[in-house]
Amino acid sequence: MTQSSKGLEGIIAAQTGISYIDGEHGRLLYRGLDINVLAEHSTFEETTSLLWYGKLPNHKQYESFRRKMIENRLVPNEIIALLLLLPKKTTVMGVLRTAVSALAPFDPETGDNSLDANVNKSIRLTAAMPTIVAAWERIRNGLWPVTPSTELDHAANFLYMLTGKEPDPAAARVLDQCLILHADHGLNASTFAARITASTLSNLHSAITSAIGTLRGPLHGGANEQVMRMLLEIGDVDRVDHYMRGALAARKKIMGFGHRVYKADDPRAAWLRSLAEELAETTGNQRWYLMSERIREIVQSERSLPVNVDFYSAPVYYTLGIPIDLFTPIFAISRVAGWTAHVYEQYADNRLIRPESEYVGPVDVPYLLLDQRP
Ligand SMILES: CC(=O)SCCNC(=O)CCNC(=O)[C@H](O)C(C)(C)COP(=O)(O)OP(=O)(O)OC[C@H]1O[C@@H](n2cnc3c(N)ncnc32)[C@H](O)[C@@H]1OP(=O)(O)O
Ligand SMILES: O=C([O-])CC(=O)C(=O)O
Repeated sequence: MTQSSKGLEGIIAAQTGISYIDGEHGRLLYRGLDINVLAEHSTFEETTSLLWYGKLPNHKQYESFRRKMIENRLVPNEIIALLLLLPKKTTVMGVLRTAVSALAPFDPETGDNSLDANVNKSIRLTAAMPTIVAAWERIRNGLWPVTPSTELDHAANFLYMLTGKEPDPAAARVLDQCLILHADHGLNASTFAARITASTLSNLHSAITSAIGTLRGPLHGGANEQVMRMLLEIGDVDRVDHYMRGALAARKKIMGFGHRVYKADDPRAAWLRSLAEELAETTGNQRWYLMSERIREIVQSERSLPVNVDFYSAPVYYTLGIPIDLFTPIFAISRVAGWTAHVYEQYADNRLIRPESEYVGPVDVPYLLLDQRP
């Protein structure tokens, strides 16, 4: 009866009006708008508003949305107390998953699954996630969390909360563009996880908790951290050729390459590449950008694999001075915009997501009593 497809490749499991991916030509649109235009002109706040409400906000709507995000940056003291209790070795994605889950009962509209309540919850969650990540970064370094700014934009405020110093506007704009570029991407694994959870009519916080756990893996959002670890392991541009030829000969997976949907290069990677190049020039630290360039040349001449979003985000974040294990949490801080939009879409036309499995195990196995077993 039903078609079986490992990894659900080629299966259409939902209809969406949120993002459109043309994998053959390397195009990505959010609500019909080209990602290149958004990366150039938009902000993360505006893009989030676009994803949730379906169209770009006018001036008044934009200001009101931005203010609401700012007003919801603080997290309850109990969440900071929870972070203080976690073992310092907890992964940052683990901290984020735990804190997002723990936020549910503190939400003033917990238990209300209406669209209005869910949009309010999404604003609170999207505003709070950078605060959680930055607070953890401070706590694990023996520092007290920085109170969020009541003026700075979302990206700038995140950098401010990491260090307590107002960031360079150019660095904040680079991060803002990264957040725009990561905000949504069709039915990727973490979004699918969020939609599966929502399809049981579970709540928004549960769906986002599922998504964070799914994003973390190295085949998905966790790849950006692995790319940076590979760059550090190689160490210098003149060691790239030897390392890559060995890795390709050993048929190792090269993080930041390959994609289920893109056959051409990921359009987000082109942006991230130019941001990496720009940062290399402005900081005078060319090493990570030049190494990335050489890796891409080798991988693409030896294997025709597209470069994906996780590849150049690694040198960008590293050159911005961001600790490596915050790279995937930054992805989550952005992708929550898309996850929540997909949760609304799922609730609006819900049917339980329940594919089938093909049983390949034994049948009618006799039950042996404990003392009869070999
Ligand atoms: C935000 C994101 O999630 S973007 C993706 C981030 N993940 C990564 O960068 C991890 C590295 N990439 C990969 O593991 C894969 O390309 C995935 C998981 C992204 C896509 O996986 P799939 O669509 O299942 O493709 P699959 O893994 O079957 O690869 C197909 C072929 O290309 C090869 N291939 C795919 N990606 C890579 C890679 N990064 N390095 C080396 N070979 C690769 C596979 O080995 C396989 O070769 P084979 O047919 O000879 O066995
Ligand atoms: O779409 C995917 O499978 C992975 C991806 O690029 C993303 O989530 O941004």
